[in-house]
Amino acid sequence: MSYDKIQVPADGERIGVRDDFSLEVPDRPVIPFIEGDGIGVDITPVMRRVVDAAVEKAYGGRRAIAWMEIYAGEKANRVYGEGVWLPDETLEAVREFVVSIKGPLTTPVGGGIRSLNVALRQELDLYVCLRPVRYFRGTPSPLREPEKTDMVIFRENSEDIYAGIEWPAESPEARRVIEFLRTEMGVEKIRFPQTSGIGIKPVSREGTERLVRKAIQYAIDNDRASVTLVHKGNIMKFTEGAFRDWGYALARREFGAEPIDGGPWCRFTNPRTGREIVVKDVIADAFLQQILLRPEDYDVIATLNLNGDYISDALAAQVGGIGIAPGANLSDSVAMFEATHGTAPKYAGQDKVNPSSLILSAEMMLRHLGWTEAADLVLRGVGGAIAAKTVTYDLARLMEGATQVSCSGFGEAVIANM
Ligand SMILES: NC(=O)C1=CN([C@@H]2O[C@H](COP(=O)(O)OP(=O)(O)OC[C@H]3O[C@@H](n4cnc5c(N)ncnc54)[C@H](OP(=O)(O)O)[C@@H]3O)[C@@H](O)[C@H]2O)C=CC1
Ligand SMILES: O=C(O)CCC(=O)C(=O)O
Ligand SMILES: [Mg+2]
Repeated sequence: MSYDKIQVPADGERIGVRDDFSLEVPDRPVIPFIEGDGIGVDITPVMRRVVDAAVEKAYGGRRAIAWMEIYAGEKANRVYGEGVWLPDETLEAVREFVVSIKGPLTTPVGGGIRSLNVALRQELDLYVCLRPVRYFRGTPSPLREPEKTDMVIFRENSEDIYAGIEWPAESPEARRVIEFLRTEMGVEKIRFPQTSGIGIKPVSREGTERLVRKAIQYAIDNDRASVTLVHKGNIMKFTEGAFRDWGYALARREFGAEPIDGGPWCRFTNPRTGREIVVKDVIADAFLQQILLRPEDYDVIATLNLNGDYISDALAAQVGGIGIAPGANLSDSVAMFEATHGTAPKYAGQDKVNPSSLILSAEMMLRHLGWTEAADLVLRGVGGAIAAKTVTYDLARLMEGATQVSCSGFGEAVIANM
């Protein structure tokens, strides 16, 4: 594929994907990156410096990343012209080069463009949003025992109310849908039909099954004790309730799970370790209090798109905040890593915010490539900097005796602690 504005590094090679979806990673893989809006300009260069330092230290020049900038959001408008937010060649590059990383992208509230982040996930069918939540020793937390929070969120990334199927109040489209619901479907409970906006929440069996399958497989591969389906199925019976029922059915059918005390909770033996994995469920509002009161009861979490969005930030707060919350968007072959947080516009360009969320997303990326030595160095660097209390403003304001450093200064501290 030839690109217009994207410069493919001449000294890099494309990552290959085998038939079983495992990766063939050359020693100099091309990794596309989107700088991101807002604080993207601060955190993305720091992430790259940290990754390059870890790879250099781990492999002494035998391996290196060939970074390739691709564009989305405000920068795409500057590079491709006004009104171009997500160029086709950006999507093509993410597909062609298989593994990429992105900074946050702005989504206006109420009107304007729809989320580019959601568009990337949908266009590339990156159906898993994987967000591990772990505690780094010394990080300030509102909990007394933050080390008990150790969960891995599998958030469905392609459907739900997050799919963006909605029409504004009083538009001809909303009127038409409301009219259809009232006359053809016998719906009488739209309280203010003249002034209601309408949103549609699709949740499918296929979408649920592929997400829950990945979550259970992760629990098997990583020797985790439970998978919890988090839903609001008491109220939204045929979307969130169906998510729970399809999830349990899959656990029984594909993993041989047997009901516990008549169900619906069930369990099976991990074929790799011989240990038991429990598949259970909890209603989303109760879950949000349980994670504060009894976080040790939860391990792998499988949930719908909107619940997963809320849960990601809530759990991040328990271990230090969204400044240190990493993530990945995954299909069977393509992986795009990104921070959990957004563009934090009030801090943009100030070299102030915490780059850890993106650095730890890059750590997940290195592990995904099989470059575990470099990934371990990144973890050691981040852990060491935090343990030494050399931290950015967000952690410094909650810590006794911290040395507050800039975004780039924290990157240097990570490198020094590798
Ligand atoms: N995947 C993506 O690209 C995402 C994009 N967004 C978009 O980002 C924009 C802004 O969203 P908003 O709701 O303000 O949420 P943000 O996540 O951007 O920021 C909210 C607050 O979180 C804290 N925070 C965020 N990032 C960091 C960091 N790296 N280091 C330290 N603290 C941090 C700051 O808290 P404090 O003020 O206390 O210092 C900040 O004010 C919106 O357009 C939204 O749609 C949002 C989420 C994800
Ligand atoms: O797309 C956005 O602007 C917000 C997305 C978000 O909050 C998330 O994915 O966690
Ligand atoms: Mg979010």
